[in-house]
Amino acid sequence: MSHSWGYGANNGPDKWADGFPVANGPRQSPIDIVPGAASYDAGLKPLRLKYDPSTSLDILNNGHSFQVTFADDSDSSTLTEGPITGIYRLKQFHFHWGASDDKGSEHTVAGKMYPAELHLVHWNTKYASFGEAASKPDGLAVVGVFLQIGNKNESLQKVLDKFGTIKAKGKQTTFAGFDPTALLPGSLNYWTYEGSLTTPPLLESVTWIVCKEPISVSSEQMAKFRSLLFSAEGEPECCMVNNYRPPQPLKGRSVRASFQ
Ligand SMILES: COc1ccc(C[C@H]2SC(=S)NC2=O)c(OC)c1
Ligand SMILES: [Zn+2]
Repeated sequence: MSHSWGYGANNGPDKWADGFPVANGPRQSPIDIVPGAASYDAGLKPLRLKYDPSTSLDILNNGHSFQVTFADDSDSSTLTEGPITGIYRLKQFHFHWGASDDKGSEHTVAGKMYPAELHLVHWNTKYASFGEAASKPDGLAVVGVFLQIGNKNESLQKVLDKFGTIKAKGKQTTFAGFDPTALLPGSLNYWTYEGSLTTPPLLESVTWIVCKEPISVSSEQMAKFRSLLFSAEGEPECCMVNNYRPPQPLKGRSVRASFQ
């Protein structure tokens, strides 16, 4: 693909296979989660998320989403237990959202789309770095959390308050002392399956952990997400919306549930 990938008509998800053939691979994400077809696995442990706010570093508009990056040079912020073995370190979190409140999530639940989806990205410390882990079948674990329209989310607002300084692609600013635990739902019941990154390079290295319970976001807050730009300063302004990949074929994979 000569021009870089994106979410537009000419460089969007339907075109990604041109530059990234794995787009048609056997374990692509996201997927449609059908609760009735998920199998309850009593062997699945509760998620154990231990985040240290002092590891939060900065917030960046990367031209595809915005991400909050964490210091991952120690086991200060980790995911353990759940469906995984070993220790996975938090690297970053980011979101996907739509142009309107009726779409925006990547995973769907029995065909239902949520207005946005949070991804908390962790890497397996059995590997030396995030980059190395990203190329291994058990390298990454991403916790997905749906957002649904409701009350204003005060924890999320702390993130949205920084948007004025990262409106355009490439803009970055400090973001210290943020505890991502505040973005988790009350229940950590989850579905889990083997999948991939949901953007190029679409590496098939992700153990997906999708929380059943959504967190709230107000419609006004969703409008704030849509004030970001895909475009850099000096380029024609292009609103950052619909930065989601649609569900991909299950290809025989099973989805397990941590709850009955
Ligand atoms: C190794 O290179 C990459 C490339 C892209 C992303 C972000 C993608 S993957 C996902 S899940 N959601 C997204 O938007 C990465 O995330 C860890 C890592
Ligand atoms: Zn994502």
